[in-house]
Amino acid sequence: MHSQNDILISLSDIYMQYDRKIILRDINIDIRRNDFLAITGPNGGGKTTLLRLILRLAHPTRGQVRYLNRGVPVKNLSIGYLPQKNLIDSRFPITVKEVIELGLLADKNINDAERRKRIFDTIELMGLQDHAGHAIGELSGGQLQRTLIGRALISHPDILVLDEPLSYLDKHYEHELYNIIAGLAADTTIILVSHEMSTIAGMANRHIIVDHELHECQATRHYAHASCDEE
Ligand SMILES: Nc1ncnc2c1ncn2[C@@H]1O[C@H](COP(=O)(O)OP(=O)(O)OP(=O)(O)O)[C@@H](O)[C@H]1O
Repeated sequence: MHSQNDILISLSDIYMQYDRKIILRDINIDIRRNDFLAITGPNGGGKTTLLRLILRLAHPTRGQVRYLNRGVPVKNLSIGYLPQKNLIDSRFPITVKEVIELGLLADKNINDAERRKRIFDTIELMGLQDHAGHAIGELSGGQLQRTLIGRALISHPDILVLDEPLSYLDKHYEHELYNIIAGLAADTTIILVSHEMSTIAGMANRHIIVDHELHECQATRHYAHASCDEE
């Protein structure tokens, strides 16, 4: 049985339009503690826009995004975010270690020893030991993606929002990432957008298609083909 107290993020009657174009309409969804939402859908369907609304990086044209803690509205939640498009200018002189550490910016209470341990552990987790001191401009697409995943994970957030996390990863790191995500899913709320759903769908408890509207699928058989239909 679900309790109202489990809801962390509540979207009600969301409409989003840019100029005259409606990108999302009539979106209503409650995201609960320890949910794993797997979101897919056609290009341009509004998945990234939905994530930006969930993160409050964009404001809906109409409707409300509420953050809750045990039924009480709160201003902030602990959220780690992997954006789809790498917004970091790769010419910017910053190292892998420094980018990963940026994920701790909001953690004011963490002491120096813990900070160093988190950075070390995250670099190791993402297999970036040989690149920690390298400027991000020297990285391959997959190494940069792993750096940005590390930045999203380092704060041990309650909620992890991942937009196309498999992009640029080779098969080896794709499997590593599945293992990492499966491990985190036990005590993290995960919201994950991907076009590649074959493995992810099996880990998720909620299967969502965003095609300007939000459809929650009850069966997963054809879900990977961006349709909730059983046949
Ligand atoms: N800031 C913006 N200004 C104007 N239009 C925008 C803006 N952001 C997104 N859009 C438009 O909204 C639509 C949905 O984009 P969005 O990136 O949310 O889709 P998506 O489902 O994530 O697509 P993809 O699968 O290709 O990543 C697109 O037509 C896009 O051009």
